Amino acid sequence: MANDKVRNIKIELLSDNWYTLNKVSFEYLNNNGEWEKQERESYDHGNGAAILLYNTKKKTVILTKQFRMPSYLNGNDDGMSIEVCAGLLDGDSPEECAIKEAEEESGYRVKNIKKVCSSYMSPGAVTGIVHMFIAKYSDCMKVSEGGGLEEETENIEVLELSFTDALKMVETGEIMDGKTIILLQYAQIHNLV
Ligand SMILES: Nc1nc2c(ncn2[C@@H]2O[C@H](COP(=O)(O)OP(=O)(O)O[C@H]3O[C@H](CO)[C@@H](O)[C@H](O)[C@@H]3O)[C@@H](O)[C@H]2O)c(=O)[nH]1
Ligand SMILES: [Mg+2]
Repeated sequence: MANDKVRNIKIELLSDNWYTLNKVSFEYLNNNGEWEKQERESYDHGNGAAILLYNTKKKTVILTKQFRMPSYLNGNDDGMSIEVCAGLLDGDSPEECAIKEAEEESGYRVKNIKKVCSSYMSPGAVTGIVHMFIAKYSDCMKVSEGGGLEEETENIEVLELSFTDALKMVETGEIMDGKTIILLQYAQIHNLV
């Protein structure tokens, strides 16, 4: 960390029940040249990886559908969220994680994956970076039913959607997950599907 406009950073743990919520107190050199005291809460649930699987012949993509409590608390009527395969790194590299999550959640074992970008998805409140990837899939790469890990009670439904329908669902608001929108639009911009 190197920023000569920030000093006296103090971190107080508010919760480590599952992931970590900290209260960070610090001084910031404002635009008037004065050091002002600030406080920000910062939620750390680690970095993650996300991957869009696409098929150029069938013109389809593989997405998942799962219940997301925080979205349910904020206007998502049934709490169900349509997303690309994704998960937290848990000590793996972003590439390893993307490949692992693709198989656990969708049942497809992909090999050649391509990095798209990395993104802070909510940098004012959440520390995590999501590393984003794409990979081609075909029917012969299916090795299981997917659905996520039983012990993590993920209850994931696997969707194979036409690419056109998936893009429409971004417009209608049926898809509202940021990483999913970024990857679908990346595929659209680059005419991948
Ligand atoms: N008991 C408990 N379990 C939790 C909690 N939070 C997460 N879990 C468990 O941890 C699992 C994490 O699954 P992953 O597949 O690794 O992550 P994800 O939830 O799909 O994705 C997360 O990371 C993505 C990339 O950073 C994010 O985009 C996504 O919103 C989410 O935070 C969840 O399925 C759930 O079982 C919690 O507060 N309590
Ligand atoms: Mg997941």
